[in-house]
Amino acid sequence: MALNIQDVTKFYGSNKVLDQVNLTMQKGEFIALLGPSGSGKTTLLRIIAGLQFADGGLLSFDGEDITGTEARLRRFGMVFQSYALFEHMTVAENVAFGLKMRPRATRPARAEIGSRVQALLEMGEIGQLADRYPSQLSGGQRQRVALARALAIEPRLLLLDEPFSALDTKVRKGLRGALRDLQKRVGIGAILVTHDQEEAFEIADRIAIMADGRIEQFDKPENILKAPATPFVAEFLEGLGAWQNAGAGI
Ligand SMILES: Nc1ncnc2c1ncn2[C@@H]1O[C@H](COP(=O)(O)OP(=O)(O)OP(=O)(O)O)[C@@H](O)[C@H]1O
Repeated sequence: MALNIQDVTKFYGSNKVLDQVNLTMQKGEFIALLGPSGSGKTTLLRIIAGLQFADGGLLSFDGEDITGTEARLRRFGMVFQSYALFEHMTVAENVAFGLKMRPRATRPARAEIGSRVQALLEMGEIGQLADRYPSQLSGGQRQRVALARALAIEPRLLLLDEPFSALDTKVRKGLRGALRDLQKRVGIGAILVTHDQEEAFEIADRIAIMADGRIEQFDKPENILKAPATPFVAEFLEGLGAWQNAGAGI
């Protein structure tokens, strides 16, 4: 088991935004956190990232307790909706950044960094953009760079918070496939926050459907569709039928 979340609870003031959340993730799995606005998806992802800390509960990764571990020591890669690339650095320099910042003892040699960056850019189908600056890229290309940059440090887990939501539908669909391919090829686990049902059902091995700080159901997409665990899940997924009937499939 890669990640184990046990009874995680989080308050903002007197507002309980996560209520004893439990979730376990296998190695290499792709999990989506899906739910309406305010259901606690981002808060849960930030706690997994170590950018925020839970008020109760435990987190472990590969058997190691990481509940109190600070973000940079977790070695998780992150991609956000408005992922700020360094505007004064080229694409290749952006992707190399995390490796160059490593302490000398663990920093790969310059040539090794160069070949690793190029390989990641090729994998993300942006090899030809290596020398461009972020201002010369489309939104979709920027997110591909952000993804390559997150993967460059060889993260133990990839965390994505609505990475495609600012992009138009066509670009978003293309990127979904690219993300899924890249994640499986690199072989690391990923957790994606989204409020887009279609996105979650297309991309994830398992989906955690959240409402009011709780996980209502955590299962494979087909099982959720076959047997919604609660009235909330059934109602929440009503809109998905039309999409499936339109032949999108899962
Ligand atoms: N820094 C904060 N201070 C106080 N309340 C917060 C803070 N961040 C989030 N909240 C509240 O916590 C709850 C969960 O928010 P969160 O951002 O995790 O939800 P979400 O499911 O990711 O929503 P969205 O899809 O809109 O991003 C919401 O009620 C939100 O208003």
